[in-house]
Amino acid sequence: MTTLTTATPAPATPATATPAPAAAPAERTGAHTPEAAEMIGGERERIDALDDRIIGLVQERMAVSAVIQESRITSGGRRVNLSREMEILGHYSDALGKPGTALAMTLLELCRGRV
Ligand SMILES: O=C(O)C(=O)C[C@]1(C(=O)O)C=C[C@@H](O)C=C1
Repeated sequence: MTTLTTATPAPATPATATPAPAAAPAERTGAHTPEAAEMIGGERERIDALDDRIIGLVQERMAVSAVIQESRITSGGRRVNLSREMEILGHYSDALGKPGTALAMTLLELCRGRV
């Protein structure tokens, strides 16, 4: 007679596992001196804080854009308004060049979806 046994999966992380040691600052930053590593670490904190604010602003933009789109659709119009999008693309490209256009297109996609 064949006996079926159910294998017990091994725990993903054994309780006795020692956590990997944190990478040294120079390794984390790519810097070749402790001074540069310290400076980079501090500036990265500023970048993380800026990114949090940028993400918050993008979310706020999405909410405002949704209100405009809903109002236009409820009034019988279309979700998309191409002439306004051209203004926005021009604004970003004047300020930031070609990557600014790409950024504006990404923002518009986040705000009104893909067209
Ligand atoms: O300004 C509008 O009319 C909007 O609907 C907002 C917005 C935008 O997110 O900037 C979104 C969709 C339109 O195609 C144009 C612009």
